[in-house]
Amino acid sequence: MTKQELFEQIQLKKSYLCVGLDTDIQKIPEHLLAGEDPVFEFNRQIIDATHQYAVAYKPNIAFYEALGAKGWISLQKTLEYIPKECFTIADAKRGDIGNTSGLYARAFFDKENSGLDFDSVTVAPYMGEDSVTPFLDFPGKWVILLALTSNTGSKDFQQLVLAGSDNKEEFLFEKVIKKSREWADTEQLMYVVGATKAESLTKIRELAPEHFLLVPGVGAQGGSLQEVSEFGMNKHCGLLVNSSRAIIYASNGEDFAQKAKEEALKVQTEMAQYLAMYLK
Ligand SMILES: O=C(O)c1cc(=O)[nH]c(=O)n1[C@@H]1O[C@H](COP(=O)(O)O)[C@@H](O)[C@H]1O
Repeated sequence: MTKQELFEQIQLKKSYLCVGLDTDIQKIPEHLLAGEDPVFEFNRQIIDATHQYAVAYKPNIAFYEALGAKGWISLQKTLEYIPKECFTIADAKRGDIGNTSGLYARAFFDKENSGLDFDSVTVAPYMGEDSVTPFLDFPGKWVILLALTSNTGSKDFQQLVLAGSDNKEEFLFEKVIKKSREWADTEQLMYVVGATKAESLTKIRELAPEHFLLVPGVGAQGGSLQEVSEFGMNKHCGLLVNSSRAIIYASNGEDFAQKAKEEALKVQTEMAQYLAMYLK
């Protein structure tokens, strides 16, 4: 999916919501557990209930890998079920020496061999350029590079202060953005910025004015959708805001899909207001 196509979906649905499919077998409503594939059945009902209000879905791969071979089957069925107009993110946080990254890229992008055809994958920048570029060899596919993450541990490395090339101090995450901008254009590269770090968005927009940002951390982690939208939105919206637990586990009863729908609608309604206010 191109940047323009993604923006068109955002305008059409008045939403930049990404629903996180962090589907934990231990949290799935009990009445689904007797079925043949409870993880897929849960996702199917969540997707049916929320796709009017969401422009993207992000299965977090850990939740599927943890179930072994049957988890990968649930993942594949889920990916195939997501409506084609929705942007799909394999949240796998991969990255390794070049040839290994190439195999990770094939795992998520090369449908003929792996069965999976995601639009994008999250990648950790720690190993540098040659660990990231193999994902960019797939035309039309996106890398979503971790920049400033939502967790407290982001201070351990990402917020270390470096002496910048022009003798100005900069955070490591700023260096990551500056350097990686050279590897791909805004049609193939997005950055992860945690919603809990909204105060850094103005600075990040100076470094990456045109890029889309994947922003997890609203809902269960308490980030402010209003602040993210005010400081992060650009003229193509430029934001995909993820919420996982607050939507998919809004109820753990038989009404789970209905409750997920209500939560997604709430977020979308707020987003429609912010699009009217902050789209520049
Ligand atoms: O890359 C991510 O998606 C991610 C980056 C980050 O900085 N923080 C973060 O929470 N995430 C992911 O976003 C999702 C957040 O889930 P909730 O807190 O339940 O909305 C999880 O799948 C996390 O792995």
